Amino acid sequence: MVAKKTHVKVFIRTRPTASNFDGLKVDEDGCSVHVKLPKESGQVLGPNNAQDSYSFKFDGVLENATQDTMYTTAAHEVVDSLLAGYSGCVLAYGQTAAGKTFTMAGDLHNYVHRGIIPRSIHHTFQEIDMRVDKLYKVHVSYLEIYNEQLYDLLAENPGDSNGMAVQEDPTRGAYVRGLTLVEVKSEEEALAQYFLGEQVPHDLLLCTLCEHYTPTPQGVGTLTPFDRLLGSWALGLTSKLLLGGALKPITVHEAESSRRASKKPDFSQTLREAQSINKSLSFLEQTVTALARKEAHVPFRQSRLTSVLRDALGGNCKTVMVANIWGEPQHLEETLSTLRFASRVRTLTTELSLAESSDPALLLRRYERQIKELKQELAMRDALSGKARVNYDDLSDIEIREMNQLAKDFLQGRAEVDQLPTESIKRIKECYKQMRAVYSAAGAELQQQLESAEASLQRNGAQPRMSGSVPGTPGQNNRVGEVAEGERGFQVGTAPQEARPASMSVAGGLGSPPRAPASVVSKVPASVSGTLLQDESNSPKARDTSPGAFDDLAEAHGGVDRNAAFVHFKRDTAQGQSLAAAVKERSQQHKELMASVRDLGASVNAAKARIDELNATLGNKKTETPVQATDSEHSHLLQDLKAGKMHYRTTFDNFKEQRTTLDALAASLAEAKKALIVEFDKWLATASPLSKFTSAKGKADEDELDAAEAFERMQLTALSAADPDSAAYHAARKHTSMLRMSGNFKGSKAAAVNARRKEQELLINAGLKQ
Ligand SMILES: Nc1ncnc2c1ncn2[C@@H]1O[C@H](COP(=O)(O)OP(=O)(O)OP(=O)(O)O)[C@@H](O)[C@H]1O
Repeated sequence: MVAKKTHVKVFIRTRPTASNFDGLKVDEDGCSVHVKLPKESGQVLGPNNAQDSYSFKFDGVLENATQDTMYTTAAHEVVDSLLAGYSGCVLAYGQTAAGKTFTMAGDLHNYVHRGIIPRSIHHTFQEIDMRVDKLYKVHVSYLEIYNEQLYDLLAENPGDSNGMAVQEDPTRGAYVRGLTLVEVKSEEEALAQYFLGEQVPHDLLLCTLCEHYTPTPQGVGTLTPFDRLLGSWALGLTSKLLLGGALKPITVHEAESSRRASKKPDFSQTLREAQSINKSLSFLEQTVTALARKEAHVPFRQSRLTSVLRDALGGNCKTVMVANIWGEPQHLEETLSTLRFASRVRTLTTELSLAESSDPALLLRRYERQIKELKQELAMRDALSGKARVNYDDLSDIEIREMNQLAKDFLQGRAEVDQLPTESIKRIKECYKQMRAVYSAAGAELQQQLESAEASLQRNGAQPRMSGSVPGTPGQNNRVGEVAEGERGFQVGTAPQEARPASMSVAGGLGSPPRAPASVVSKVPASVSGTLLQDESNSPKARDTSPGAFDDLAEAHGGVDRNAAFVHFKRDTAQGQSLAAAVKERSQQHKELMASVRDLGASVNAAKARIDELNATLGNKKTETPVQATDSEHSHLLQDLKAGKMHYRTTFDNFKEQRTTLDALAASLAEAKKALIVEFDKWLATASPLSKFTSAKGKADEDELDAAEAFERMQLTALSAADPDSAAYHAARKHTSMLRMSGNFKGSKAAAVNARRKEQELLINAGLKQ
């Protein structure tokens, strides 16, 4: 893939001002800014104390620009690139109050004045909705960097930064390990996540991770809803968009004025904050300077901010910086320093190439195709050039081992395409074979992990395994319950995949049909079988109804309102009550039967142990020393053995039968859960009960609203009606405002982050942390 060099674009945005200050001029071309220091100022700003005027050129200078113009000029093409598969970054930089927050977030109470972040989210989903050739999966994460600490604003416990670290990956670039990624399916969901963190005023990065899926040959032309079709769509690219704000240099002079303005007695805290921000910003400046001078060592790792921005400043990323200035005489020092920094940033270049996915399956497919093409090309070249001596010999063991290592290195990004063999078809084929081997080994490892997860499920009540039974391996037919005469024993192995209930099936989990035979189904209580057992694997609504997935299903895509509505459906509607009761009843039956099967399994094992013991005593086992016995003892032992085998058979048959009933019951439980969710979805969609529910709840809450909040909500509703495009925005605002009213917002996000910050301040003060 050829990388395209591109320079970082820098736009200057001036905060509107009433003063007639003429020290700052913008050329008519809309790209150049001139700063002239007032003679009488006595300010010594030039590097040699003599210069009193400066000129800078940028990609654009926006004066009195609307938010719409700002977005179209600076960010629109970055979002377009994101959807074409290129990673991007939009950053705001500037002195205090110059307009960074206004540019990135905007005035969130006023839809017209929303900033780049909400506009990017709208643009992303608008585009996604219009594309028919591709499917996209979008995740967001929200990171705050404050005092050189990382804060995950979307984590369960947002104050906890433990375990997070900035890492580099040859394919993914720089990323934060441990940062929560929330999948969002709509503009409203994405905005709601953003609004949750909106109150935190420091270095912020909202990351949108966009996975691009393209159709495999079977998938072409069969575009239907994403979730059901993912099987025939392949992940092709994973591009990301970083949207960052609040990169501001604070001078000590500024910190002092802010202290005076806020009348805070604790100046040391303000100063420390300023120093920390300055430290992080000076690392950013050092990094930018090193990059601009093309120095061999670029100190990306000096600070968290520069580590996170590594790709944006010099990697595979389309980067735009908006430098905000405030053109008033008293801010001239800061304005000049911002313009200097911004023009240095403008000299940076990044290398843009498609953000390819590291999915090994995709790499395999791609290289399979390339090898085929190479083979054809080689054959043609051989024929045209009359080339005779191509080595078609089999590869030696050592060469095969080397090829395996190369395949591993290649798939892990440690080897380049150029290192793959091209000299003979045999070597190319071997390379492909080794890639498949590496991939299968990775798959087997995954399978093993799944099995151990399954084993832990079984420990909670699924069938026991007797000693000597063969543990289940994929594709192997374990002989459940077979009387293995030749081996002197009976198998109580792992049930083969197709005999397991839908809820335990790994591969066929999605909507797998219940597998109990008809004869067994008839033993299941009448309420358990019937319509709920029909095969819905091809139904559009077929979903994962495994016990673990059940709760997730209830909570998926809906946040608090949906969950609350689900509780309401189960508790207060006749249909919900009856479906929930069916689930409860089957769950209870399943639990009881599970206990009984477990006891029976123990009896089977005991019977088997007794048979082994008698066989050993009779000398039937070659490995054990026979015990000397008299004829009568011998005949008693034989009788015991016969009785033991009969007992085993009876117990085992019983076990097998109950096991099958349990399977059918598990399937039926899964179906009951599915029915509950499906009916809940219908209830939610058709009668709009959520809105009723929300408004009912809202009504109760409204009594507690203060007048300002009530007014805000009223305004939001009116504005949504006026501009349909703004509906998602207003819905997300409403959602956040409801969370705030319920107290959840304060309790979970902002308070946790603040508590964590305070804790770290104390550690820093006590000298326990840097
Ligand atoms: N282009 C603009 N048009 C209208 N108002 C603006 C503009 N830029 C900034 N403002 C206003 O100026 C004030 C300060 O802006 P903002 O909070 O965005 O600055 P900031 O750079 O983020 O400050 P800080 O570094 O303190 O967070 C806000 O009231 C904002 O609404």
